[in-house]
Amino acid sequence: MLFFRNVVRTVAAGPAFAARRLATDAAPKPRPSTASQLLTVIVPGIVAGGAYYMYTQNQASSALKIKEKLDKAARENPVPALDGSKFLPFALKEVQDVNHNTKRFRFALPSGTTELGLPTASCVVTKFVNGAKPDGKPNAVIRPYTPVEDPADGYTGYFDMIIKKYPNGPMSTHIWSLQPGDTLDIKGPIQKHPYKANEFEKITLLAGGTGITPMIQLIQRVLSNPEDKTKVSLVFANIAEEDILMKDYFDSIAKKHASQVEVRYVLEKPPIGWRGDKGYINEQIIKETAPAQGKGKVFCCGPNQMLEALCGGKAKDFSQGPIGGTLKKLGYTEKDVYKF
Ligand SMILES: Cc1cc2nc3c(=O)[nH]c(=O)nc-3n(C[C@H](O)[C@H](O)[C@H](O)COP(=O)(O)OP(=O)(O)OC[C@H]3O[C@@H](n4cnc5c(N)ncnc54)[C@H](O)[C@@H]3O)c2cc1C
Repeated sequence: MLFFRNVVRTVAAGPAFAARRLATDAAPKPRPSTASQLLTVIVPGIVAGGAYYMYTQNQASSALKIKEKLDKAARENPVPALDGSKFLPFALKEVQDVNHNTKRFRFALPSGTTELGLPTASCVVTKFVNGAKPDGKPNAVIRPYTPVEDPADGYTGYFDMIIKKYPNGPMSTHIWSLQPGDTLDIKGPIQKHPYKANEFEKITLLAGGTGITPMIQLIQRVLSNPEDKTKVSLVFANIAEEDILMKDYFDSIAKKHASQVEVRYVLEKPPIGWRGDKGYINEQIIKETAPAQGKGKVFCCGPNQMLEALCGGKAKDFSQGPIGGTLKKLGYTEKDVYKF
């Protein structure tokens, strides 16, 4: 407001400056002072700046109103984009680097839909045809991924997938080759663990590498609901510091929600001076972060060797399988643990 008042005053003072200049015209030609020279530049600058400020304020407020309407419509009459019975093409909007081997792929929600339609926690499957099999039939490659959309953002018109590239991996290489405007066939959702606010006092998330993606879904679900008082401990294991995905995001939520969220990083090859945990997620770290038995749930997601060591692998049919590893040793049972 002060800025506006000054702009108004300066504009109102304009004719007075002009009058003074005319009055001095009659006298022997004085050199225009540096101040008046500056004013001829500054005043229009301030006026233009003020007008631009008001224009952008108006634009921002009408964009906010449109967003509020879309949020309301999405809340009251959600139209999911996903179809569990068939693959649908989703157009890639943009791609952002996350780190040296991982990118964030932003896909547009088709018009007429208000959300992806992904209950927490769940994943989707993607499909593409990678040439032909020896028998001449199409070689369809299908892989699961965990889309990320923060419920706190309301309607955005997009959803993200965070994808690590494996040099010899057909699906990750295919997705990395997509350009904005290209489409990817996606089907889902495949419901994993249905999350309920305040079902547990505490949840502990043991993640390795891109196994972090379902944990992001869970964390965003908890933090988007002010009524949800569930405490969250995230233990995120990686090889080196540059492999830690979205570290800034996790650091910021740990700071902002210090009484609710704890984040620990574990590095197999820590840099000199690393102050986090070193090696693998171990018994001591689990003792310090996991909920007391019966008071919470431990979610695990990461490479198979990590699952084997921490909680026992999943069964051959991808069901949960028996509990094993460190969590079993510490007395946790099937009902205390969920393997993604
Ligand atoms: C529920 C779920 C959710 C997931 N969500 C995500 C996600 O959000 N983001 C993400 O990046 N990934 C995610 N993944 C992993 C993803 O599904 C793919 O496995 C991954 O992208 C690799 O696929 P690909 O086709 O590129 O490579 P793949 O063919 O699957 O191979 C990956 C790598 O493993 C090697 N490899 C393959 N088979 C073997 C073998 N038998 N022995 C030794 N090495 C082998 C390959 O050479 C390659 O380097 C998720 C997995 C699951 C189960």
